[in-house]
This record gives sequence, C-alpha cells and structure tokens, in this order.
Amino acid sequence: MRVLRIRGLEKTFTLHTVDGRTVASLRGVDLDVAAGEHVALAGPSGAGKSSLLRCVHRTYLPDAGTVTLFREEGAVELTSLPDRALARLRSRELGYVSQFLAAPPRTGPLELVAAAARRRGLDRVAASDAAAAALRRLALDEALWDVDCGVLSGGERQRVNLAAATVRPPRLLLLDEPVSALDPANRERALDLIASLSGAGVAVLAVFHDADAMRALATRVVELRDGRVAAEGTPAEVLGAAA
Ligand SMILES: Nc1ncnc2c1ncn2[C@@H]1O[C@H](COP(=O)(O)OP(=O)(O)OP(=O)(O)O)[C@@H](O)[C@H]1O
Repeated sequence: MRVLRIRGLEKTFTLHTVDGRTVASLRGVDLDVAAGEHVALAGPSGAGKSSLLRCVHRTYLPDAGTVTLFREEGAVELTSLPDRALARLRSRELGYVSQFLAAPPRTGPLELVAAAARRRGLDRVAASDAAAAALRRLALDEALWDVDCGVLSGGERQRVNLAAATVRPPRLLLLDEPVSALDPANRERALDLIASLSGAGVAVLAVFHDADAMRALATRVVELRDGRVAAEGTPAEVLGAAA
C-alpha cells in the first residue's frame, strides 16, 4: 500500500544576504514510499537529501510539485494543507527525527515523549507507560528522565527524539541522520527499533551518513545528485558491495 507519493518536487532558496543569489536544492524529484518500505536517500553533501525530508515534513514549503500522504480516510496533499490540519497530522501520523530536539523549557525526556504519545491518542497513564518503555528500549539512563532536555548530550537528544517520534508507530517516519551521534551499542538499539517499525508496516524515508546503516535497513536506496534522482535500486545496486 502506497503511503507517500512525491511528484515534481522543486525547492530553490534565495540568499537575501548574498545579492539575492539563488540555490536550487531540489529540481524535480519523483519518489514513492509504500507501507513497510524503508527508502534511504543517498548522495553527496548538498545533493538535497535533508531538503527533501524537510519538504515532506513541510518545514520547507516547496516551490513546485506535490507531496501526497495516503491514509485510510483518504489522500492528503501536504503542500497545500492548512497549518492547523498540518500540525494535527504531524502529531498523529508523522514522525520526524533530526539532530535537533525541540523541547519546551523545563521539560524532561519522559514528559516530552509522553506528550507525543498523548497527541497520538493515548490516555495519561498509557502515555506515561509507553514513554517509559520507549526510553528504556533506547537505553536512556533513568536518572535523566526528568532533567531538562536542554542539558542532554547530542546522543541522548537523538534517542529522546527517536523515542518521541516512534512512541506510537507513525504512518510515515522521516529520519535525518538519526544515529549520527550514537556510540556503537546505542546505534544498534536504534537501528533495531527502526527495523522493527518497518516490519510493523511503517513507511520510512531516511538519510544516513553511513552506508552500513543503509545496507542493514533499506529496502531501496534513492541517490540524489544536484537535486535530482540519479540512481535507484537495492542497497547493493546503488551503493555497491560492503568494503
Ligand atoms: N535554509 C536554506 N537556505 C539556503 N540554502 C539552503 C537551505 N537549506 C538547504 N540549502 C541548500 O540546498 C542544497 C541542498 O542542501 P541539503 O541540506 O538538502 O543537502 P544534503 O544532501 O542533505 O547535504 P548533507 O549530506 O551535507 O547534509 C545545498 O546547496 C544547501 O546549501
């Protein structure tokens, strides 16, 4: 079952501080992701990988093209969805993990993840239990569960972000280098979690810097170059055999 359909996506930035110069980031990208599929975006620095994720999440508003999310209730066009409906859809059906953790002041990991679970329909007690289970699964030290998220290390933040995005399986999970700050043991835990979500039918669109993570998780790799799809296939076809 198709979950995400991207057609003709274009995004150009105007650098107002540099004589209004323009930078084309996406130049007409077509891409589909089905339920249970894990599509990894590969390609050199500046190819447009993060921009593509941000256009799907609508942190960036694309200049042209469509981004359609398919749900039981019907298809939704994300590029033109009113802001309130977008906020509702994001909190209920999308998971987005970047290196940045957006936490309200004086909020600890347990409360942050529990709030995400409540937005996904769990009651207070079930949300708190689900948050504890999610943090435990990613081995976040219990002593940190109620400290201000602002003091967490980069790797701790990444795990809290991942826990919040996956405390209830989203329809579509967007991952922007979700394990870049993790040590090997925590990285394995995070990759296991991501694999189990694909197994449960979550559609995943991800950027990983290391090819081993793509080989381990991706059902398909899409390589971007200069804002266009340059190659597409299995990890072995696009990335070659492991060194
Ligand atoms: N907010 C922005 N303002 C101006 N230019 C931007 C912005 N975001 C991205 N770009 C430009 O768009 C192009 C694509 O950037 P993007 O971050 O999507 O690449 P990437 O493939 O994710 O790179 P990396 O692997 O280095 O993270 C780059 O030239 C970048 O400078």
